[in-house]
Amino acid sequence: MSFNRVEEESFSTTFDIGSLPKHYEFNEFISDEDTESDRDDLPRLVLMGLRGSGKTSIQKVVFQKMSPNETLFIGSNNSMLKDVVNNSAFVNFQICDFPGHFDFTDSEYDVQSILQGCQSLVFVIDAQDAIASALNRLHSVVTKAYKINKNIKFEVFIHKVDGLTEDTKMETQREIHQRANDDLVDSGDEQKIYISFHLTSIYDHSIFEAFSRVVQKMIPHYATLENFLNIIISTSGIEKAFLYDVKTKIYVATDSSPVDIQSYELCCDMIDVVIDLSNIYGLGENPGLMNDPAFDDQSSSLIKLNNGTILYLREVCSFLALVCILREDNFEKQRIIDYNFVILRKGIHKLFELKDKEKESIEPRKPPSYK
Ligand SMILES: Nc1nc2c(ncn2[C@@H]2O[C@H](COP(=O)(O)OP(=O)(O)OP(=O)(O)O)[C@@H](O)[C@H]2O)c(=O)[nH]1
Repeated sequence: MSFNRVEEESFSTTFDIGSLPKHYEFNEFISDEDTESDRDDLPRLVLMGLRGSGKTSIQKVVFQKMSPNETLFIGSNNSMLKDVVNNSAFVNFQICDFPGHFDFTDSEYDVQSILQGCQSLVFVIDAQDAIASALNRLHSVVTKAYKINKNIKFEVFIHKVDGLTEDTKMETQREIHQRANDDLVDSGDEQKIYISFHLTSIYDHSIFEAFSRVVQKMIPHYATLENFLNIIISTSGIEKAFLYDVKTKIYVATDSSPVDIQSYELCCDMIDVVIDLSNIYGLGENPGLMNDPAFDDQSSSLIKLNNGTILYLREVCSFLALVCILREDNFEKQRIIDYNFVILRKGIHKLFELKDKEKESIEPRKPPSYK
């Protein structure tokens, strides 16, 4: 696959901008009627933390579009909540939200089998509360989980940082990082267990940014996606490119340059604008027939900022959008960017096919269940 620069004058190809086939976008095998065991085959993400740390709120805000203020009325969980996030071939996993009082010895939960299929364990610490007991629980959780499954990726969300000043945020992160690592050193696990830390709040974009990084680690072909984006930015004069899951605003991939949270927020806001405007002006004759009619193969958008920067959005498939940030001067040859985008889209298409083939070689394809 190539992303060669094509001179505008010689460019005359008709673009093929149709949407990807449906089954590349949805997981056709998971429907409301599918059994518990079908869902249990999905990669698993586990949420743990003390009572009231914010686990359920995070899940509801990121994956169920609950507004942050509504989480005040959620109430405490007394049992494990399971949910399936099934937006696209890339954002496709099961979430297990353990109640705060959960204990590894609790026979109510089959912890062994849940953690064996777990790819990522997110431990939530309430940064506005005393952190000592949370750190004790974190240490006990990661060491026990590591004994069950050595491939789990451990992530700590230092949560509710909206209530802290910038200085306190950094200080809290440093202290939690230091003490968690000291505990691992004391138990002799520091060489084996690696924990990543993220500052989060449901009241801003930080929770989406943190979840993006968690989800990216669960995508088997992430390096290829990142490489695709590196190529398109270098051949199209783009400064930053994000591949977004439109529904959750998680970016499933970005190029390898560092992510600046303000750019991420701008691109998230752009998606909101596109969906809102499409909902008003862009619905077809039969609104409501598709899952999200506001975003389809006709969706694209261009926003010029007053500092000479352009935000450019293109649909990749029903649930994925490419959002690019570039200088206005570099947008003069828009056709080259569009051409390179079509090539990128084909590359992503091929990646979906590859993912399907890999899945089939591991297990025979089950027929989709229809009503
Ligand atoms: N200020 C602030 N409050 C938050 C944030 N996230 C969650 N909360 C609040 O924290 C409280 C507890 O949130 P829950 O989601 O119920 O906590 P939980 O960890 O699921 O609690 P258990 O079900 O008891 O284990 C709620 O009142 C939320 O509104 C945040 O980022 N900032």
